[in-house]
Amino acid sequence: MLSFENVGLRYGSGSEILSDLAFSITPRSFQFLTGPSGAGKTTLLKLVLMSLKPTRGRISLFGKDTQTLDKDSVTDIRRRIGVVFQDFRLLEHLNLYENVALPLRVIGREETSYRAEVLELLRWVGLDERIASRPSVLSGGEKQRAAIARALIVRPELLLADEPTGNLDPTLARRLLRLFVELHKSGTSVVIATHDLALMEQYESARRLVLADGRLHVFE
Ligand SMILES: Nc1ncnc2c1ncn2[C@@H]1O[C@H](COP(=O)(O)OP(=O)(O)OP(=O)(O)O)[C@@H](O)[C@H]1O
Repeated sequence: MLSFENVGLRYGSGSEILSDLAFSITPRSFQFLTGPSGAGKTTLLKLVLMSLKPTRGRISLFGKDTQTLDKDSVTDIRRRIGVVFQDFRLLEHLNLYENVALPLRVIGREETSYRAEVLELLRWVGLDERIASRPSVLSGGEKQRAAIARALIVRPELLLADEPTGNLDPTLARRLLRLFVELHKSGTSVVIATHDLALMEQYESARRLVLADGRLHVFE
């Protein structure tokens, strides 16, 4: 569903941050993307999301070469990907229910057709008591779970999460990992960018994509 062939990326006229990346992500797979701070994890996720273009090489998503996509196809492909950003990106003027429902509103779904789905997902991430709260009154962990629910509401085929357990206590981090594993078992491919070693140790059989010095090493 995703493949990189000899991908390189530099910002402006600087040196290459990522060099000769070559890897694939298959349907129903689970992987950690790891490496030291500044290694390029977020940059790699941005390449997948097509918010950055590779300086060289080829990226294919769902069988399409991302370089040749028109605007509508980019939008269609992005809809198949759920993203949990490091800074959550919840909208402050909307309550939790409205934040999670937003991606469905954007694609023109009627509220009656999705209300139950949104409530069910909020229950799944343990936020059913907070549906009327605004993001500003939530804890970091609650915001993180809300961001996950919003990423999942469109039933993505691929979920990308950037440091989803950053700033969480170990118990909550474990709980979140269980949510991701459950999601993976239900058929979604999951990529979790993290440098949380303790988190990765909880799921030792997961594939690891390790970025170091601009190169990617894959451990199956
Ligand atoms: N817009 C940008 N312009 C120039 N350099 C950038 C830009 N964004 C990131 N970088 C540089 O690219 C490198 C990789 O950054 P990136 O954020 O992808 O790393 P990361 O592995 O996600 O780090 P962290 O774990 O700290 O979030 C860093 O050296 C960073 O300073």
